[in-house]
Amino acid sequence: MKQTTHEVTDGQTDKAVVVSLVLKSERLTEDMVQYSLDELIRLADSAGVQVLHSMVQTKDAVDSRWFVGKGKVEEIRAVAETLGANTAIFDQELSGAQVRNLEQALDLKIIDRTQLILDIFAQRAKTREGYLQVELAQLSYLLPRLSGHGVNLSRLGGGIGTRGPGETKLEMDRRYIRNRIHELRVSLHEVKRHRELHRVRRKKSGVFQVALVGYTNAGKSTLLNRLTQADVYAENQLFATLDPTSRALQLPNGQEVVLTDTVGFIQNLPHDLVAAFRATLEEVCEADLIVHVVDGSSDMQDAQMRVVDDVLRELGAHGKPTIVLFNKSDLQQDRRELRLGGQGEALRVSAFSPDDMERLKLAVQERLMGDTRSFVIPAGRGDLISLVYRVGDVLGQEVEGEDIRFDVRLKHNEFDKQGTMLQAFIAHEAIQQEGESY
Ligand SMILES: Nc1nc2c(ncn2[C@@H]2O[C@H](COP(=O)(O)OP(=O)(O)OP(=O)(O)O)[C@@H](O)[C@H]2O)c(=O)[nH]1
Ligand SMILES: [Mg+2]
Repeated sequence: MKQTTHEVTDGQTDKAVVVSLVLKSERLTEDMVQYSLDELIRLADSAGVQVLHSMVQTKDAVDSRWFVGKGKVEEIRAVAETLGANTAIFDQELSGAQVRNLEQALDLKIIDRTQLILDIFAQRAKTREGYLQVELAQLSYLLPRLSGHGVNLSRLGGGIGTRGPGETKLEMDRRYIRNRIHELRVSLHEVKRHRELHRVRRKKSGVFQVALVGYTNAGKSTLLNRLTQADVYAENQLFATLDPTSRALQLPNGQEVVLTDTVGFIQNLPHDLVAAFRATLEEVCEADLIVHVVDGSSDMQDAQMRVVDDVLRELGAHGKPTIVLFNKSDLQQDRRELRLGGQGEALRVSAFSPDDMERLKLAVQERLMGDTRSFVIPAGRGDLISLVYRVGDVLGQEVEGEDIRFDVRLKHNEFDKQGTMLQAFIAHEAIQQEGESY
């Protein structure tokens, strides 16, 4: 059992002991265990909880009653008492029964990783959609944990659950929660429909959508602020941003695109939570370009990138045009070669460097608009030539015998509709010509 006591400062905040259970079967390296624990401490800090002490226990199996096993519970109690902690935070999800047993045995507020994240989200929510999503996630978390006695709705506020509501009260709570979940889903559906209308309108306007996605604390909001002079909350906290924010970004060629900042991702994000935030993240699926922001100074960047890729895949946004942005280059000591999985290009930047921000804008511009193509069209085909002007900006044209060659920078939205038609025409002509020459 590994123990670390953390520096203590005085204050009115909750004081916690954090506990992580490592199962031998998981075959986690010491680094991975430490990383997860460090992340939990940062989450606690972001939630305004002060961590006094952390403990890691390795075991063969989870104790169904006590999670960590009765002997360890005694140790936690002793440590908490000595240091004056009022909360115990567990790095893994606990069952309702485990929470109740631990609460009774320790006389501490018992919180698990999911609840901690939910708590941060609840503190950060600012929009109606944000509130709805957080409440839905909280209730979805709570419902399967309501059983027997010991837990009631007052737990939602994070307070210690009052003990022993009778079965009738429990049934009422359950029914209330189910109804409320239903209401929330309906409301969110409405919000989503609204968003879709908005999106369709934006699509029609032909403005490119660029989404900043990435692991929490990678620097997404800082980038949005630096690129667009926005004033979004960017802090050295996990989940500083909850609600997506969009701003106009002017590219070097003068064209404006919409840049959206999104909620950060984290490992072991509970499924219910991802589901609750699906509406928000659907913006990402609609983007013309994804900028995947990576904290390039983190030792865990590979694991963090995998988490982001997994969530994107789950959302159906994987495989979209992507720029991978290794941020915080000012902090990076080793200049490793950029390793890239899958599609996309990579860029190493510091959000604090104006030069780097210009490079980034250029990269975005090139990625969105740099798609130029040549079309060779018979001079007599006015219908096709007018199509050429519809699918993009004609950068140049040259007469080649009876044909004209057009170099066109494609407008993506238009190209979907008209360009395929144009290509089909040209392919058709080419086949015919080939046929004639035989
Ligand atoms: N040194 C350095 N710090 C950076 C850079 N970019 C961002 N940061 C810092 O990293 C921390 C997190 O930045 P945010 O912009 O809040 O990160 P985020 O990705 O929006 O995080 P969430 O909203 O929590 O998902 C802040 O303390 C920033 O000042 C950078 O290029 N270099
Ligand atoms: Mg942010």
